[in-house]
Amino acid sequence: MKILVAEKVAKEGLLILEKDPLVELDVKTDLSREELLRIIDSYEGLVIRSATKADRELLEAGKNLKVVARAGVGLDNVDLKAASERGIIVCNAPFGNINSVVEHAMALILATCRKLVKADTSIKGGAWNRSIKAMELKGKVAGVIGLNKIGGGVVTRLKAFDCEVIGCDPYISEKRVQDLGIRLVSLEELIRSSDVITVHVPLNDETRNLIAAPQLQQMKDGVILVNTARGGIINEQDLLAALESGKVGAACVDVWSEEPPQSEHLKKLVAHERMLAIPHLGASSAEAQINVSIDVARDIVRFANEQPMEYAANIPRFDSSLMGQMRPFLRLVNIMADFVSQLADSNLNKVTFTYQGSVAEYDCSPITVCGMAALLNNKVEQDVNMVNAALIAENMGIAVEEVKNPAPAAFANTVTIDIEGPGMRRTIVGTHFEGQPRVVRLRDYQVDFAPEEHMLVITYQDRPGMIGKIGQVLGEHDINIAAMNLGRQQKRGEAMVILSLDSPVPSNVVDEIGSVIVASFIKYLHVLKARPEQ
Ligand SMILES: NC(=O)c1ccc[n+]([C@@H]2O[C@H](COP(=O)([O-])OP(=O)(O)OC[C@H]3O[C@@H](n4cnc5c(N)ncnc54)[C@H](O)[C@@H]3O)[C@@H](O)[C@H]2O)c1
Ligand SMILES: O=C(O)[C@H](O)COP(=O)(O)O
Repeated sequence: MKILVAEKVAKEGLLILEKDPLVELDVKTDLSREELLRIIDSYEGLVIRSATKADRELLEAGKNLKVVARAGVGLDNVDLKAASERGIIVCNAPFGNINSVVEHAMALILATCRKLVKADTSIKGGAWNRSIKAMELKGKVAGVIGLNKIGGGVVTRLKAFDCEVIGCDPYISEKRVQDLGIRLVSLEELIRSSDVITVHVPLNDETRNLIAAPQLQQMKDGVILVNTARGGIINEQDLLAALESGKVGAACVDVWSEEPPQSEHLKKLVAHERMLAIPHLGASSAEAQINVSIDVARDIVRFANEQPMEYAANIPRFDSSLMGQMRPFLRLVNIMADFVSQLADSNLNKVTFTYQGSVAEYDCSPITVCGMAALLNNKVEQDVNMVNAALIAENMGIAVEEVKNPAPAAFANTVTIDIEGPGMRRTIVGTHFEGQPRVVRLRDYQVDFAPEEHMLVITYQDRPGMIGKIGQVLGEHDINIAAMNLGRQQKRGEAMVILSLDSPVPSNVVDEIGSVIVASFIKYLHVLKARPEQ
């Protein structure tokens, strides 16, 4: 797998990639956009930080791209929708640089309160200015917007400075707020009451311009504003006006809507005397860079080795503590979907995944998506995987339903796939037996077989001698039967035989068997997913 590292990441991660025999690594960190667009189609993996725009244009140019890894938190420079449509997995390193940004935010809050940069510039300019007045945090109100990873860390540190910390986050749990031990307030109240405001939300349509002229107007006179989240959450033009009017006492910005800042108003904002301007350095600690580089490298190695990834952002995935327990169901549903989709010749209208038993107590959506990917792979030209399966099903107008019933049944856990099309319905039920996938019902027949790569499914009118005839035709063509399962509902009624074979069955042999036993249905299935795992 060819991987292009297009931005500077720590060598610790590169070493992990270099060591993996399946990975071929190219580190080219000085490419222009045009050069990147020109060469990207020869890579299956791309590693970036925040400077590279992995937008639709780049993802479309990357015809062979399978994974984009962002060595950091923010995914706002990656077009997730475009990636998902193309089946490209996007992963990031959501934890590795958190502590670095928390400490950075604290450093910037304190430096701004203490006017440290002004003091430093002044003494370096030859002055001895002891009239520079700082503001203490003690006894002040500090407002934190966004209370998860970075915001939560900042809250904990701020509390040590004896200020009243208030927070605003419409999506955080009560438990989290209790654990943080702060008062949760509305954005309006936070804006009106805080002496210092620090922003820790993602940039999206809801948070763009979260703080603009109307909010700035509501703030206390002389308020201190710090943004280490993303440029654009605080409207930069309005911030400049509020600094110029004196409404905002001081501001510190680490992240910009344009990086590096080029436009006139941004240059003015950077240059403002009460602005502490930083060139996006929140994650730039040695420790954070090692962490994120290792995190994305390990995920790429997992991907290359067909292991579930830890930090894929556009694949539904299990809680990591459940991975061991749930992984066998991924294999089971993969095999079942591969099997049953080959029994359906018409278009699909609806697919229902039913989970029975203790498996239904957990989030089964990754199993459903995995099953849909296996089903659709037998139906469409495009390569379908867990990233694009839901989108492709939606585009094809296939309704996907998930039903969960934790009540125990005959088997500890079963997965049922029902597929419906015009005048067609197929049902398969599977379970695990001693860790091995087994099919226990097909249509309305109780069966019991372990799916194999080469299989024949035949229905015919039950009468003596039929099995012998099937065996004879296969024998004449040197096709060995590995296992046989027979199902019927009544003597001399319709019977179903499922054969596992050691080799493929050519279509002329299928036709010959069909005519010898006057089969009402016969189909050879090549169940690729049932190949033994390497
Ligand atoms: N400066 C840097 O170098 C640097 C490094 C890493 C992350 N970041 C940025 O820091 C920010 C926070 O990162 P994180 O990892 O803590 O994110 P996170 O996803 O862990 O937390 C974000 C929090 O914001 C909350 N939120 C969302 N919309 C909100 C709204 N309208 N009002 C209030 N709260 C809202 C969410 O509920 C969540 O709790 C992101 O913008 C990220 O890109 C910057
Ligand atoms: O989202 C992040 O992780 C930070 O903004 C860091 O970005 P960087 O990797 O470009 O420093």
